[in-house]
Amino acid sequence: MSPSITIGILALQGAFAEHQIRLQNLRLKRKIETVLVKTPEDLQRCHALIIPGGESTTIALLARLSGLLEPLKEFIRVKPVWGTCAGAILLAQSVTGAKKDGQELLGGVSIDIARNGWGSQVESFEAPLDVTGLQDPSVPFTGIFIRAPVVLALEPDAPIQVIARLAPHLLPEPAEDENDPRTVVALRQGLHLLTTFHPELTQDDRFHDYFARKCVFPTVPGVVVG
Ligand SMILES: NC(=O)CC[C@H](N)C(=O)O
Repeated sequence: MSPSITIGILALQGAFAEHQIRLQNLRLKRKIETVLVKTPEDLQRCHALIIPGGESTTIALLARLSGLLEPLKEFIRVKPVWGTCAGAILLAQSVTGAKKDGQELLGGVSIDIARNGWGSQVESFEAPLDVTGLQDPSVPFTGIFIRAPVVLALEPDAPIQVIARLAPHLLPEPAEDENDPRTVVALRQGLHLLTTFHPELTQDDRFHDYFARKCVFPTVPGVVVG
């Protein structure tokens, strides 16, 4: 049997425990171990990483204080990483509207994003999403959006695959064009996955299954893909 795969969850602040539960629920042909990452030594054990939702400024500050900022940037250059909500902000290459020196980013995904882009009157909402590549694609995935970021632009030449969009009329300022970047709520770029909502809060493991099978398994030799 091929050796197990270790998926880390950055556990400095936010919804890391829920991601761990979802990963532990997966039934795949390859054994997955999970690590709550708090130090550079924890990170070194991982084949892949999830950066959870929470408060992106706090996570970045705690990463700096834990000596994780540079190791995380290096990890993202070579290994699969999935950012959810605050984690998606940290994976973005730029944040519009951030105070100068107010937001440290890890980068890795070629998008511009806005924090809390739904406005304070829309703190959170749920929406059914059709997601390309999930198991049972005819069953919508319930996206839970909590003070979620909004994608403002995708770098034109970047190898980005949009895998889920919101209906244009659900945007705070409705879009006329269904390709408006603000409708993008889940995407892949190379090894990386980014979701502006919280799949770990839905009792549905399909996004974690997607990350493991499509982003992580192909990078670790000896894997039996289920
Ligand atoms: N649910 C979340 O992760 C919210 C993200 C938060 N608004 C931020 O800017 O970091």
